[in-house]
Amino acid sequence: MSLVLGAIADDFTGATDLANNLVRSGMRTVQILGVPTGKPQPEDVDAIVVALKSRSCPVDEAIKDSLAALDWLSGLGAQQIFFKYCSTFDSTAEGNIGPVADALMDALNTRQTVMVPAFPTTGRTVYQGHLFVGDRLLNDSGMQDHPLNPMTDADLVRVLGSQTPHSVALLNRPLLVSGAGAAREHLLSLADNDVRHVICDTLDDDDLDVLAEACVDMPLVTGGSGLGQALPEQYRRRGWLDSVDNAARLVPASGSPLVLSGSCSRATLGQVAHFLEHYPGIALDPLELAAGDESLNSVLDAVREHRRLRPDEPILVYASAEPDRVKAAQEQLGVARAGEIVEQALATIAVTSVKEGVGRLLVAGGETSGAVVSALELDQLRIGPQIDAGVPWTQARIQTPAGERTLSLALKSGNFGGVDIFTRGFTLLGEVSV
Ligand SMILES: Nc1ncnc2c1ncn2[C@@H]1O[C@H](COP(=O)(O)OP(=O)(O)OP(=O)(O)O)[C@@H](O)[C@H]1O
Ligand SMILES: O=C(O)[C@@H](O)C(=O)CO
Repeated sequence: MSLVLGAIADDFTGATDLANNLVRSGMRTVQILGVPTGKPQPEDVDAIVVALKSRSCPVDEAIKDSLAALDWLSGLGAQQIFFKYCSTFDSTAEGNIGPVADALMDALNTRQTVMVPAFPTTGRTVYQGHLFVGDRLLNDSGMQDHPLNPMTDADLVRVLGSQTPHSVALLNRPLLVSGAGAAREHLLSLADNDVRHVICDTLDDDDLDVLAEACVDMPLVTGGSGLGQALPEQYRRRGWLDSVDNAARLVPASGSPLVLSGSCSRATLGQVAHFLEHYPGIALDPLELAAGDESLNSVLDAVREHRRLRPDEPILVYASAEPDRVKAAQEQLGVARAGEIVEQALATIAVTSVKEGVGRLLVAGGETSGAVVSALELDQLRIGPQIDAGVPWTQARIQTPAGERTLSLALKSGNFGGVDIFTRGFTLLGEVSV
């Protein structure tokens, strides 16, 4: 069968999250890392997720990269395109969600798309257009302190309205409970009134199923990975997709375990604290890193020493810090430079450590993962078994001076994962049968 779904994700962990849900719903899925022009076409896949780093970059760059990805996916015959952004609608006043969605719609010559950020399994729901994380509104969930894109408004119709010149409206829960037919009719009547973007309420998985049925024929859908969990069933009903037994495939790598964290989310801070109760960790200080190479070199030495003494025991290197410490670093270095310095340091530690024998790597944070994966020059990831909702182990091929080998890699979104994910992830990998 030809490619069913082509997805464009605005960050690396988000791409993995979507790929994970597609695999769990029976689609053989590959994640392509970066703008795909010139990259080899994966074989035997139902879905391809292109992971971009377009969430926090300038709008023009986000549009250019997204259109290049669209071009490539359309060339492979993708029947539907999915623009994946964060389940917490991470974006700045300029975008990039609105502008990228508009550019993709223009290129696909379509007049309407849905916006379905919700991922109920992880507590992200939308009611009357307002995004909740668990029982808190988005702007009271910790996301208001995000280092790069603080989210200070939970009203998504208003948030998106400031990112696009086109009309934005709501498909609300009372309509969803009337079923896919009613939802589709509402979408059509909105389209007739030139409403381009429709924010969709979603409280649970049943709502996702209704939405998937209502939008399966749209050339473009947008949202979080929740919608990705529901769409494959619709593709099967249309006869676009065969049933496969086990879409997750992975050969676990050997080599030492390492955790790198650049995420400062509440969930990650809890996971860092939990890890440090069991295993050693090294904290990165952006100000020391900015002062010269000495601090990075001493971290690399400490990681080497740990691996020499306890090659099978994980160690954590983290810049993750409470909001006041992040703010202090940002005031001295600037927001973008503080972020870049940390990302570059973690990327260098990843490259050096993998070259020297790390084979199992868990990275926390979307931007951080983007920096690490780019520095490792990885092309594609095969999606394997899930550790926690939204976080699968993946398998990559890497080139080292000693030849090609396998790397087991997990990319964890800032807010995802149980408190023990940094330790349990490696236990689970040890149990995967080849
Ligand atoms: N101590 C720190 N001071 C300043 N900036 C930091 C610090 N620690 C991390 N950062 C930066 O904060 C940003 C965190 O973004 P990242 O996307 O990696 O995590 P996240 O937003 O929690 O994850 P996700 O996007 O998956 O939700 C990165 O650019 C990182 O370099
Ligand atoms: O949707 C989510 O929450 C994640 O996949 C993500 O995009 C975090 O960066």
